[in-house]
Amino acid sequence: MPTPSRFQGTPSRLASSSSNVSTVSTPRTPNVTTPSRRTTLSSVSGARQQQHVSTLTGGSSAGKRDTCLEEIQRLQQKRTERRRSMEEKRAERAKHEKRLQDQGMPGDVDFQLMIGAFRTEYGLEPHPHIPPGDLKICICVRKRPINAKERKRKDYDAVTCFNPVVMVHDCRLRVDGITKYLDNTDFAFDHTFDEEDSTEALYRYTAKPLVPFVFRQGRATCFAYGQTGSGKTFTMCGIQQQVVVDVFAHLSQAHATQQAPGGLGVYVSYFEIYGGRCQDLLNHRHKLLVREDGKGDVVIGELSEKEASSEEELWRLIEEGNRNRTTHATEVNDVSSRSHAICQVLLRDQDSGKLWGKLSLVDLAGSERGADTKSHCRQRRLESAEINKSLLALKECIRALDAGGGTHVPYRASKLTLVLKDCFTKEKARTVMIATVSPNASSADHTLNTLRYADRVKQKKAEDFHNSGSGSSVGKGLRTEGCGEGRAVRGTGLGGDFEDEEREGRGGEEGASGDREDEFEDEGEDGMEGTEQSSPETPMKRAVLASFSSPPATASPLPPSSSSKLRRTPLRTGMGPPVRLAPSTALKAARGAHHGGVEGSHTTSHHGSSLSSGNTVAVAPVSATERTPGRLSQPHQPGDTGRGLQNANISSREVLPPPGGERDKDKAPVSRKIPSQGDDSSGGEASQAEAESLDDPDLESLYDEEDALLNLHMNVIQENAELLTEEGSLLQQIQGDGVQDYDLDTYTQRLEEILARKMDLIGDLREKVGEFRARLQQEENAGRVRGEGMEG
Ligand SMILES: Nc1ncnc2c1ncn2[C@@H]1O[C@H](COP(=O)(O)OP(=O)(O)OP(=O)(O)O)[C@@H](O)[C@H]1O
Repeated sequence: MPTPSRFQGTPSRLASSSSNVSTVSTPRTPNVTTPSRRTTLSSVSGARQQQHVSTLTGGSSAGKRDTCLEEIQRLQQKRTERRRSMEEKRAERAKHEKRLQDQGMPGDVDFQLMIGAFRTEYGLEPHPHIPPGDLKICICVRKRPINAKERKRKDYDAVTCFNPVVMVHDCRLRVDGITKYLDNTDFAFDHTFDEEDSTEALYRYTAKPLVPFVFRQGRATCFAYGQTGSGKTFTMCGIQQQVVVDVFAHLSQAHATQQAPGGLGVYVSYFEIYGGRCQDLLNHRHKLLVREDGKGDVVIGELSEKEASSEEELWRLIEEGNRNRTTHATEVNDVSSRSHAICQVLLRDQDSGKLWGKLSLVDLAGSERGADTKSHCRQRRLESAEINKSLLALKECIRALDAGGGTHVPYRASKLTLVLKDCFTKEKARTVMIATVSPNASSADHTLNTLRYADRVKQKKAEDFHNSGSGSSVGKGLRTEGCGEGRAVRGTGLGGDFEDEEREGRGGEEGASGDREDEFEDEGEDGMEGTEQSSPETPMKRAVLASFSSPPATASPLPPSSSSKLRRTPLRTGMGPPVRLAPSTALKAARGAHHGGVEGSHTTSHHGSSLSSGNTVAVAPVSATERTPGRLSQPHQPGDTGRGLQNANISSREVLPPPGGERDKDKAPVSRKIPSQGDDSSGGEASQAEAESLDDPDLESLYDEEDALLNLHMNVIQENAELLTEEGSLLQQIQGDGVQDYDLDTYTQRLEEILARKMDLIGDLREKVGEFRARLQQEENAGRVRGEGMEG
């Protein structure tokens, strides 16, 4: 496949750049801006000159004296020029500062100028998106616009997206506390979307092909992953709206072509995993049990499914689920979704009820680091720990899958990984991963973590490409060598992590990256204009570079990973114009990766799906409301409720009839066996006896203890109340109106018994409370450790 013209020339242009140092003026440079220091330096210099002149006058010839005087004059002139230049640059800087402020970008002017210069220098223009092919796994990144809150706290945009590359400019200060530099890291994915790209565009190039795929009996999953407040819910809501329209557009086609014998029906289920618990968002947050049957299929017991007969109805149901999600205000998002929400649009054969196709839209809970949760209450912190735990489990699963070769995949480590199992295992499955990132500089660590995370999946995709056998020999070679690159990338990631640790004072000792930091520091000190820190040339990198220098292969390969440290460039905040920086290997690779990725990663996997068992769900009567045709509402804004479609016709059934059975919408609620979601051909039952509980033992026991404590407390209150009533009547027997004769012995004896019982009750309760608090602390500590793991 010929290389698209837009990529031609780019590598060579970028490759021609060699220097990697950009310098930007700052008044903070000590020997320039600190008056006292400047004075000191100036006076010392003057004294030396005088001493030198007097020596010369004392005993040298007139010719020598003239030469020396000339030399002195030359030095003075140079100094004057330097000062003038400095003044000019300072004025220039002030001008830029004002301009940025006028543009509503009040953040650090030096860093913003460096980033701006970098973008201009390389003409980092996004390339047009290539229409999606049959990618089995598509990974894209979406950068959201910077918001008013971030601008207010003087944060600024430090992420550059130029499809298919995303670059994080980590703005750093060196150990001297003055020298500013950009630590640029770039990643290449199938697509990257910046703040100007609409959700519609994102959908068109990523999730849209999933709809026809599920109509071809596929299992498709689209999930949004990213830091809290990075735009997952915003993006997922937009996708949901598009999916709703497309599903019904395809449904009419499907009916026309009679794909399914009995015609297809659209159903929706929506549940969330919150705090380790699974809750049905379309059935009053009913607690659900996630199980795995004997065949390894995931069964979500009692999950309700509702039928939607129109776009409006489907959207209304999805909106209902969105509204029922658990949200809380966090440090970075006022309406942070604290749950993993899994919205499933299912196609079922209307006659048999068998599952035909399934599209899962997964909005993952935002990840937060320990530092971000410090001001939360204990429950919020535990919640965050739980989220991190499940995301960590997901990461481990992806890593294990990436490693391949029969590596154990720890699906059972969390409910989330279990529910997402299909994304990576089913043969006739496709996955779209949207990594959302915040643009602001202060989130650079999070952003890097998100991108590294997504990068793991990308490596998996390259493997898929190879396995599909659709690639050229170059592609296969790349895939094999990609393992090497994968390791290199991991090394880079670790480097980043070590740096993070170092910065946060957690690392203490310097690892391998620490050594690199030293090299880098030395370079910066010596020349201020360092040379490019080229990462070790891996076989993968060689192959990618070779692919640029050689004529395009029939199918251009996708580099398994294009993540790289672009450069570790000390950008001395001295004076002087930015110097051209050399492009990273990833940057170059991305040019080819983009076209190659899409072309080369086409898969031809259309295999049959395995059968699975059924599960039992509750059946509810149909509720019908008024029907009003109408458009879908505007993109969801957190906090919005009931927008659009308010009068939509709803005729929903919560469950399907038994396989082969006649559906009867008017029947009263009953419990029925229906095919599980993994079942696409038979209505076999899940063997409950074989079903294995997949609950996290630690977490489940914590919840059990919580339940036990609450029950105990309730019992204590009740018994106390009874004792109190008895005490009252006891007292009444002694000093009640008209009481003349009473038994003091009986009274004191019973009172003692009552008090002893109360003490027992309170003692037990206090003991349990103490134990539970210790347990909470334990879990919180473990959560913190896991949170740190997430950062890795
Ligand atoms: N592409 C975008 N364009 C405009 N605004 C956006 C975009 N992405 C996100 N936002 C806004 O940013 C804010 C945070 O977005 P959102 O709630 O979707 O984040 P999130 O990643 O789902 O957070 P959490 O994980 O905490 O739920 C919202 O106000 C949303 O409207």
